[in-house]
Amino acid sequence: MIKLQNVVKNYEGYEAVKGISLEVKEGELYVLLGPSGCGKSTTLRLINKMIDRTSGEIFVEGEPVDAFKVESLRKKMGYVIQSTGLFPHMSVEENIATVPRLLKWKEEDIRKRGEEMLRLVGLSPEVYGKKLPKELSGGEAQRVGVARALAADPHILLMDEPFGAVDPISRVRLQKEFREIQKKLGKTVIFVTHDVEEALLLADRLCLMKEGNIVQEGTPEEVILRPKDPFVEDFFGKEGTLSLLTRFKAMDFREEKPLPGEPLPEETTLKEALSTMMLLGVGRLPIGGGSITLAAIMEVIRRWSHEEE
Ligand SMILES: Nc1ncnc2c1ncn2[C@@H]1O[C@H](COP(=O)(O)OP(=O)(O)OP(=O)(O)O)[C@@H](O)[C@H]1O
Repeated sequence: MIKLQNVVKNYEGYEAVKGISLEVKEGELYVLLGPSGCGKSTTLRLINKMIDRTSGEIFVEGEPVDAFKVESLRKKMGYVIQSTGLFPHMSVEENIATVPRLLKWKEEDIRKRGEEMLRLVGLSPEVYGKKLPKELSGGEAQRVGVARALAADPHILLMDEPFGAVDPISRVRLQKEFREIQKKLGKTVIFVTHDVEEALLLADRLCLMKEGNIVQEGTPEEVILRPKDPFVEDFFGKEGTLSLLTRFKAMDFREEKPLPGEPLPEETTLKEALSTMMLLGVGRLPIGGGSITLAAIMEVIRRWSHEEE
C-alpha cells in the first residue's frame, strides 16, 4: 500500500531521516512513534510530497510516488495536523467542502457528504455546520479536521499529532471514536505521535524511531514484550506491559454476573478498569449488565509474562 525504501531527507546538511524502509498495509493503522525531533513528521510529509526526499524510493499503491501529480496525491491522501488547519473565515461546512469543491463535485453531493461526515465524527450538522472555527472547542475543531480530511473519501489518511492540543479526557474519547471510524471505513492510516498511550490504543503496528532511524517495528505486543534494546525498553517505561491493557475493551472480558452500582462506560479499556479498581480498592466492577474482575485482568497479564519468557 505504502512502501518506503532507504528514504533519506537532508535539511541543509542535517540528516533528519537517515535511510528508512517500511511498509504499511492496506487498512492498517500504522503509528510512527518516537521522541521529539526523531523525524516522524518529516517522514509523513515525504509521503504526500509536501517535502521532497533527498534519496530513496516511496511507493503508493504500487506506483512510485513521483508518478502521481500533486493534486492526485492530495485526493488520495487526507492530511490532519494538530492545529487542525481549518480556514478561520470559513464555516464548518465550507471547510469540509473544500476538497470536494476542488474536485468539482455537485453541490448537492457536497452538502450531503458534509452532513454525513459531521455525523460520523459525532457533531450535529444543524448545530455545527454554520459555525466558524473560532466558535468551536479544541476537541470539536479536531473532529471537524478529521471530517474534512475524510470528505473526499481518500484511501489514505496521514495524521500528525492530530489530537495533541486537546484536553486529556476529550483526547481519549476522540482516540477511541477515531479507532472505531477507521475500522468501519477501512482506511489506511499513518499516525504520528510521541504519546505511548495513544500509540498503544490506536496502532495495529508501530514503528519506534530515534534520531532519523527506525529502532523497532511491530505490533505493540511484539515491541513491548520483546524490546530490541534498552532504548525501546526505556521508551515504554516500567509500565510498558501494563500499558498494553489499553488495547483491550473491558466489555470483552465481562462476566455475566451482575453487580449493583454505577456501571463503567462500555468503551472502558482494561487499563482504565484496573486503575478504577485500584483507586476504589475493589476486585470487581459493574459493566454492561455484568461485571469485570481483577482476576480476569490478571489473567491477561499472566499470559503476557509467559510470552516474554
Ligand atoms: N524545515 C526544516 N529545516 C531544517 N531542519 C528541520 C526542518 N524541519 C525539521 N527539521 C529538523 O529535522 C529533525 C526532525 O524533525 P521532525 O519534525 O521530523 O521531528 P518529529 O519527530 O516530528 O518531532 P516532533 O515530535 O517534535 O514534531 C529535527 O531535528 C528538526 O529540527
